[in-house]
Amino acid sequence: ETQTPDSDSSVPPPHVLIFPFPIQGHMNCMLYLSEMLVYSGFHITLLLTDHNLSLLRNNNNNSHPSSLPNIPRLRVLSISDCLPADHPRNLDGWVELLDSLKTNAYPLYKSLLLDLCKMDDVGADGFPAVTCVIADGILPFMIDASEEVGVPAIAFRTASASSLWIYYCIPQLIQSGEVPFRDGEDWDEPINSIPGMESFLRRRDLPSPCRLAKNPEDKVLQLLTTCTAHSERTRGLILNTLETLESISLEQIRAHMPTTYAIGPLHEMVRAYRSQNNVCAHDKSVSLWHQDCTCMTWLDQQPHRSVIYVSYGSVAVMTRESLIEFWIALVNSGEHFLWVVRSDLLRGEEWTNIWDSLSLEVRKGTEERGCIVSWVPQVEVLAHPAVGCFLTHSGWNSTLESIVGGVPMLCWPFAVDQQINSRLVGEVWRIGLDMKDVCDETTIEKMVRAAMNGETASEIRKNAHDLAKMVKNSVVEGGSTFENFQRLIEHIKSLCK
Ligand SMILES: O=c1ccn([C@@H]2O[C@H](COP(=O)(O)OP(=O)(O)O[C@H]3OC[C@@H](O)[C@H](O)[C@H]3O)[C@@H](O)[C@H]2O)c(=O)[nH]1
Repeated sequence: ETQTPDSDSSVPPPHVLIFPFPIQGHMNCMLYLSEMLVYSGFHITLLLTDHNLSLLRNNNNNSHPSSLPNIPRLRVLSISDCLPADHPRNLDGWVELLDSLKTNAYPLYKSLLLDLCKMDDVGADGFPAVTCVIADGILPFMIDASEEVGVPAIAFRTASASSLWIYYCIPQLIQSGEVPFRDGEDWDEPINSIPGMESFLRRRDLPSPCRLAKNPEDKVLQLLTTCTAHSERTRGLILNTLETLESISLEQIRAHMPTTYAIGPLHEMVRAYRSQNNVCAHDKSVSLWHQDCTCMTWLDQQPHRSVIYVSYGSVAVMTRESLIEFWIALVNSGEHFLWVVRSDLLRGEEWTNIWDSLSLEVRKGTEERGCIVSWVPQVEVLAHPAVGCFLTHSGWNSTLESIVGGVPMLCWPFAVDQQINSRLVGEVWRIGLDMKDVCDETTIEKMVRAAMNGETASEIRKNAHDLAKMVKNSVVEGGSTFENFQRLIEHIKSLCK
């Protein structure tokens, strides 16, 4: 393992505490950041919740005896999120999770950080005192707590820069009367009050909190407005994106938050570092579900670019009716499909209950062409040559992972930033088709066919391939992401002096 010791050896390398909002999409990219900071000689404490730590321990995706990511100078600590074990830690329960962290877990965090930053000497586990915090930007109270105990704190927003810029402009959207929506308004109307997005942004492309708010005081709308404005007051802002992919939004954001570091796609920067430095890729996951790798054997048996991979991320929740529309459409498309159906995807029931209600044709088609599993190693799946398209909910990590894999997308966004992400894919980068707000099997079937075969499919596949090449060049020496990351390292060191 190679590392770059600091030129000024008198100053010990920083020890950064990293605190993601405790859901998969946020944990993954912040673990990748942790790993890259370790390779720059830092000590890292990754702070999870007791609930997620026990899930990690039970799903044994990592061969390391602790079942935790096996990365030197990285340790995992945890605090309680103060919610019952059966609380839905998905789109049905994330606001309560945030509230509980803000009220109940806050004092636990503050006293833990006080212990970790007040150490005089190196602890028994070889970890020195914490000298900096990188916390999820949707946890502004944890950033304030860090500064209150004297530890400089940087914000990390895990979603796209474009969604962040829209959240930052919510006061303008309200002032211009574009939000909240009024009944009967045309959702295809262009939005005019977001600088830089006038040419492609429609009402329906706004993040779901803007679409769903009934009044300007809406809780989630205000929550996102507040935490985004708060990021302006932090020691810096980290985004898992890259200059060329979201240049317009980054330019707008930097006018208000000049210390912004675009260091994505982090998973690709880690992959490039590991392959250049012969670092083993296994046992470094924080996957909350057991990854069913039998799907890789199934993919090996499928022809090139013949499979549509379907996943709705880690927190989406759907109705029985919507799931059945997708099921029938996938079978009627005649394509082979690898489908991730999480155990908690359906509200209040097991998806397996649906099987008996399906027609004989759909059941037969599923047995012949389908592979349904509860969770997969998604980055590996998207790199598999049998995968021809990704039917995705347009979560930001999935979008970046598909871009790096060069896999065109068919987008069906659910919530939060996903609506703007799918618009970027379909209208700006043209590496996929945007199927938002559609949920009938006939249209889904037609769009699956269009995304897999024919002229449109070739066009989006070519664009996806070209974009993948450009993105991969950004994470190695000379690339914008690589250079930004070096600047971030120096910034953190300057904060820890
Ligand atoms: O079977 C699977 C499915 C998904 N995954 C991983 O789970 C992660 C899902 O993250 P996404 O960002 O795509 O979506 P999530 O919905 O889970 O995330 C959430 O936080 C980030 C925001 O951008 C999303 O909009 C929000 O919903 C990805 O890194 C993906 O590789 C698996 O490892 N296996």
